[in-house]
This record gives sequence, C-alpha cells and structure tokens, in this order.
Amino acid sequence: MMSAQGKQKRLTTASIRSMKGGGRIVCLTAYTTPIARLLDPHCDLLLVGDSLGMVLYGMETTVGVTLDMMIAHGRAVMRGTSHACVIVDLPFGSYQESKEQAYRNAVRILQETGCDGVKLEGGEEMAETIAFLTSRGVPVFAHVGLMPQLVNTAGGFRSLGHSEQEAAKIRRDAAAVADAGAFAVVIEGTVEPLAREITASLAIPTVGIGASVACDGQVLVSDDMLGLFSDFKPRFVKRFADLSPLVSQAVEAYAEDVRAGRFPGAEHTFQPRK
Ligand SMILES: Nc1nc(=O)c2c([nH]1)NC[C@@H]1CN(c3ccc(C(=O)N[C@@H](CCC(=O)O)C(=O)O)cc3)CN21
Ligand SMILES: CC(C)C(=O)C(=O)O
Ligand SMILES: [Mg+2]
Repeated sequence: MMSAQGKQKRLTTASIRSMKGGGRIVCLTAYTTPIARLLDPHCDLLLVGDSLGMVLYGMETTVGVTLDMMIAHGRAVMRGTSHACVIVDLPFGSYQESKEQAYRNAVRILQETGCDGVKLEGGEEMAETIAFLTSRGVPVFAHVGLMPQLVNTAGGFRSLGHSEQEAAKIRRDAAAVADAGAFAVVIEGTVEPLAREITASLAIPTVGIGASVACDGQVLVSDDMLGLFSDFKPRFVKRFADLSPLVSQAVEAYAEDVRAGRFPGAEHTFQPRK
C-alpha cells in the first residue's frame, strides 16, 4: 500500500508497540549514513545511541555526549534510511532537570532530525517526564536496568537484578515507564528470570541488551556485533563478524603498495585527453 505521500512509509512507534506478542523486534544502533543504509532493510528499529560517544569519539563513558552531537548523527541516520523506525537517545543532562527541559530538547531532536521518537534512561524517576512527553506528541522509548548515564553514581557498568532489592526496583521501573506511556522499553544488563517476568507483565514490548532471549526484541551496538569496537566486550555481545582484521589487512596492503610505488596504477591515473 502506498501512503498519501506516494512513497512507502517507514515503521512507526505505533507499529513497534503493536509487535508485542508478535514477531521479535530487531534493533541495532546506527550513527552514520553509510552504516544506516546497510542496516535499514534488516531492522525494525534503529537507535542513534549515545554509545556513539564511546564508539565513535573514544570517550570513556556516555556522560560527555551533547545534544548537538545526537542531532548531527540523527540527521545522518535519517538520510540513510527509509524502512526502519529511527529513535534518537536524549543525552545525559538534556532531560533530567525537568519535564519542560526534556520536552524542549526532545522537540529539538524531532524537528531537527525528522526521527520517530526519543529514548531516555530512567524508571520511576522519569515516569512524570515520560507522561508529559507522550501526552504532548513525543513518542518515548524507555530504558531501565543498567543505565550507562548513571555510571558515576552506580560505580561502573555492572549488570543488575542479582539481589531481590535490585530486582524489585527494576520491576517497579519497568511498570512505571509502561504506565507513563512509553511505546517500548529497553532492558539492559539484567538477569534472565527478571527480564522474563517483566516481559510477561508489560503490555509494551521489551527490547533486551544483556537481558536474555525472554525479551520481545534485541538490540546491540552495531560496532560490537560487527567486530569493529574492541575497547571492551561485555558478556552479552556476540560477534556476528570480525571486521577489524579486514580493515587492518586492507590498510597494510595500501601502505605497502604506496611505499613500493605499485599504487596508483595506470587505471587510477588521469592522462591528458588527445
Ligand atoms: N560499544 C558499546 N557497547 C555497549 O553495549 C555500550 C556502549 N558501547 N556504551 C554505552 C553502554 C555501556 N555498556 C556497557 C559497558 C561495559 C559493560 C561491561 O563491561 N560488562 C561486563 C561486566 C558486567 C558485570 O560484571 O556485571 C560484562 O562482562 O558484561 C557492560 C555494558 C553498554 N553500552
Ligand atoms: C545500547 C543501547 C540500548 C543504547 O542506549 C545506546 O547505544 O546508547
Ligand atoms: Mg544509550
């Protein structure tokens, strides 16, 4: 079916929400146009994650990522996609101060990138903000469990839900963001029984990263699953490819050819027209 605009429309946050209880949701991160083009046909959801600070910019955490960085990469991903629903992370400091601050910055992201919605980290503490945004036209993808933007108060990136106290908090967080109107929720770094229980109890889809196969969908950082990022490898990462050695080999061959005068060859060289 053609839409009113005469072109195939991309998946919406409403269609992602309706995948609860249907097929599993396929999600990956994307930060740039060329990679987004490669991922788009295969994914339901593409996330412009603030992990880009660590993956693309060499930061040690996501705390230094700015709204302007997220908007620039959101625009790049939108240019490379036509099928997947695209969500952009609100970075640290751009939404925690008040629901008004969250709304203002979420609207900047929607208006300046053309993406479908925003993601923000937080459970009970963010429920009011999520209700404020969703009731005013901003679709929200929530994120509970391991919340990387809390690294400085959490004391590192550690999986959660091992104690009954931790599990109870994550259970309350997931229920709160669903009640507040989130269209889906990321569960990160959480033990399987808890992820299974939350997935069964919520009316919205759960998208897991390090949260077991019990979730309604999965997300990974693309550079992790492609073997392009190796500063660390969490237990939940599966390398579906090992591209780093391919890049090294290609660059080594280029360097050898340049140093030996084998590149550029005649076929890469312009000659005056006769
Ligand atoms: N490239 C990349 N991949 C990610 O998954 C990711 C980012 N960057 N940046 C933002 C956050 C940070 N994340 C992280 C970072 C490190 C661990 C980690 O080292 N986990 C260890 C210890 C877990 C534990 O002991 O509880 C692991 O073995 O999984 C986990 C998630 C997930 N996100
Ligand atoms: C890993 C996902 C869930 C994320 O928040 C990110 O990439 O920033
Ligand atoms: Mg993130």
